[in-house]
Amino acid sequence: MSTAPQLVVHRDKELMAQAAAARLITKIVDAQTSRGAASVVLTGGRNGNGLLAALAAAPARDAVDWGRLDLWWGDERFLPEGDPERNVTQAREALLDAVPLDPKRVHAMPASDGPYGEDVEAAAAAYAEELARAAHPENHGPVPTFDVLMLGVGPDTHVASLFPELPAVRETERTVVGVHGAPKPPPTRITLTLPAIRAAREVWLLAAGEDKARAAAIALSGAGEIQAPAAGAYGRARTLWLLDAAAASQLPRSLYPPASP
Ligand SMILES: O=C(O)[C@H](O)[C@@H](O)[C@H](O)[C@H](O)COP(=O)(O)O
Repeated sequence: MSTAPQLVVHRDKELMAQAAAARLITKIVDAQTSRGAASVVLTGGRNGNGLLAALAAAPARDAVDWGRLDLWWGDERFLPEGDPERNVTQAREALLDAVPLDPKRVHAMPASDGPYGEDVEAAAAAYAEELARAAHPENHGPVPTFDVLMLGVGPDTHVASLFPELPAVRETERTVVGVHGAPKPPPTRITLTLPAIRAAREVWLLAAGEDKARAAAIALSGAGEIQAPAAGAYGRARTLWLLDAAAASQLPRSLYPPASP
């Protein structure tokens, strides 16, 4: 059952990143208070890394008990360990190296020079197994119930490494798959699938900048998930679009949240 998307529109991408970071701090603290730990899925890209940088600078940053936070990734560029283009490398630079995380709870996706070599399918299967090991009976499925799963939205409406019309967005069984021929470089990637994304309590889609306006309008106006993967990204309890005014500029007025200017 999909949850209808809620929209919050902020003045600009800097404010969107800061507000989203504050929202994430509160969500993590609430989860840690009520369940003893929190589980968050990170996204790559400018908006995702902008949120992490804003979180690193947030006054309330250390309200989070960093040692009781599990971090996963929605996708990863299949490159050698330490490559500056890997999402985990950029996340470390933006935030992770500045906070006292438990390394055992930072679940990076395999690199192309790791134990599976260049076999991206084997690497994807290994990450699916890691997710399954972290799942518990109450999670009702092969992945943990993520408190928040964040997704940057591409100009073509892709999320994670689920690109329009490519095989990965059509996957209905596996939770993690390899991607070949991605239109956004690098071409080889690992990605969560829509069934894995939909296991999250909350899915937050980040869209800031004029280049996201068409994608947001398409995804929020009833497009199908194969043609517009962002349209198929929703959480069990909440689906939240966090936009700036530029990315919201092509939305039908009926979708524009009343509180926004
Ligand atoms: O590996 C990646 O590139 C990201 O995971 C990808 O899904 C990203 O979130 C979108 O392409 C938006 O990227 P921007 O925020 O840079 O536009």
